[in-house]
Amino acid sequence: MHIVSTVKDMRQVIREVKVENNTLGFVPTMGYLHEGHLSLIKRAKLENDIVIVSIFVNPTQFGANEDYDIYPKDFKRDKQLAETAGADYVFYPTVEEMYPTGYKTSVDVSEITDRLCGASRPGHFKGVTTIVNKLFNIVEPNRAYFGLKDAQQVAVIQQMVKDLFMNVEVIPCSIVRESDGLAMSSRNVYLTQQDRSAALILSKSLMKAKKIINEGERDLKIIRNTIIESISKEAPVSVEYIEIIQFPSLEKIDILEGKVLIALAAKVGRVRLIDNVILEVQK
Ligand SMILES: Nc1ncnc2c1ncn2[C@@H]1O[C@H](COP(=O)(O)OP(=O)(O)OP(=O)(O)O)[C@@H](O)[C@H]1O
Ligand SMILES: CC(C)(CO)[C@@H](O)C(=O)[O-]
Ligand code: BAL
Repeated sequence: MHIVSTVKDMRQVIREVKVENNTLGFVPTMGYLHEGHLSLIKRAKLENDIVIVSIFVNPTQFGANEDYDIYPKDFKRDKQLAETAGADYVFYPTVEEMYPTGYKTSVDVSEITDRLCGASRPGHFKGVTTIVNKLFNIVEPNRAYFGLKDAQQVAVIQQMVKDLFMNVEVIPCSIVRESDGLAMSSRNVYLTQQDRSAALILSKSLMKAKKIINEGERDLKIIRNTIIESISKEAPVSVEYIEIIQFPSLEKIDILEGKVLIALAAKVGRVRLIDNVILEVQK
């Protein structure tokens, strides 16, 4: 596995691997890899000749009071994990490389970025779509793999790819969970032991909602309240949002039907976590 840190060198690699008509699978990450990331890399390896993983903590998607400065990092460990999972190249640029002095261009998807995480993290998705666009322009992948843990991110990137006629297939990948149900996240490392136990209520409440829907419940208020009630019993968890919406349009719904996303964000102690389930609901 090779580490590449400049745009120029990455482009040279892409030119070389494309000569032989290899297909390219791309997995963008912010590093501190876990089984969630590795599942994306493994899938990319199964479906493509060459797999490129990027590791870049993108400053423009963090708000001023967020955790950019303390975001967990362990490049040595990431390298080993990425290689074992099947990565051929890791693109590991500096902030200066991705945002050279004087850059002026951003990419912004409207409307669907105003809700859910976009409402609580203003400017977040503009940072995400800008960096993903830059990365796509450098790597020129055939397929790009994104986790459904960030379901809104998947919807936003699909919209960007469609609107800008980008020549890449976005592949949404299932959420990988710890054995007790907690969605894997690099930020789980911030949780104290007590908060780690409390955080379990997020996946548990989503599973409870899924269960009552499977048993026939269709009242959106009842479903939402079921989630809120179970979470509110669990200190120190405070809900930021719970949304039941259509996926991937992220449109509001009055009737529970079709592909439905139940997404939530919550603070567990000082750590902000997200989780969701996507259900296919018959009326
Ligand atoms: N548990 C998971 N299952 C599947 N994919 C995941 C999981 N966690 C992250 N991913 C995906 O990995 C890619 C890189 O995500 P990122 O590096 O931000 O990791 P993360 O664990 O989501 O970090 P954080 O939760 O701190 O934002 C994204 O497409 C994300 O959706
Ligand atoms: C897609 C991404 C790598 C862009 O920085 C990031 O938002 C993430 O890790 O999900
Ligand atoms: N996985 C989303 C990256 C972020 O929280 O900024």
